Amino acid sequence: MDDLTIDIRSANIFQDDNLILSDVNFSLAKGDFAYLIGRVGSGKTSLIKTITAEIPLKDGEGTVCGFNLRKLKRKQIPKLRRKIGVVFQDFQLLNDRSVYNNLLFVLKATGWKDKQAIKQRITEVLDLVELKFKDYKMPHQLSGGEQQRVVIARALLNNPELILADEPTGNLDMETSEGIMQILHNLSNSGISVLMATHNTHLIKKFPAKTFKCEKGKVIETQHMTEIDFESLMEL
Ligand SMILES: Nc1ncnc2c1ncn2[C@@H]1O[C@H](COP(=O)(O)OP(=O)(O)OP(=O)(O)O)[C@@H](O)[C@H]1O
Repeated sequence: MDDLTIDIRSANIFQDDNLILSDVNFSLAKGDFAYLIGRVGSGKTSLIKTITAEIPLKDGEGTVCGFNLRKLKRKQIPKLRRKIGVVFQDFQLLNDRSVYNNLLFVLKATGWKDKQAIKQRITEVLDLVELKFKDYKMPHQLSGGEQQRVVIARALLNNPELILADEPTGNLDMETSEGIMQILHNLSNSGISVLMATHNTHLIKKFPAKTFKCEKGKVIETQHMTEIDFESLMEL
């Protein structure tokens, strides 16, 4: 279906030859926000790497942003990845250049040439994360939350259909984390699908959404928050 950003059916997911997740059925519609939870080592990263085609899909069917994972050619992988914005726990900004130049670097690397268009896009994405007036700052002059917002802005540069966020609030205090969550939810309301791997039960409770849990080699969709075993998550 066209309105599914991710559609994985009957997939077996391997790391090398080890079966990590079996019979995975997982879909995310345009504009959906979903959590991916599960204990350490339960397979969250393996699922995310399957979505980005870092792990090839060998068994089952999978479509991500219109690309068939089973038929993906090597040269199509960068095209798929351009439709996916990634936001990870450690901010991964280039520390030797300003916010503006961090974003400029990505645009140039992805083929943007028109100076006016570049300037406009950088202003737009910084506006979305409410950092328009800090474009001249160096990363170390920003708070952790502001740095993460720059990372989100960077992920948005090429108009992704999907944001993959792996513990995006991992290094942040609760109030700052809630600000990041608000931004991610706003993005999903604007039509971008967001999949967020997290161990943060407070945020899941505060911002309830569709939740997938990796457990015992399976991915289970949890419809109601009460179904999630918060206790076992807290043991991590
Ligand atoms: N390159 C690899 N080769 C073989 N096994 C691997 C490889 N990478 C990960 N694994 C194994 O796959 C399983 C799932 O790992 P994965 O990283 O997907 O878990 P996770 O849920 O993302 O964990 P975390 O919460 O720590 O990020 C683990 O048992 C891990 O040891």
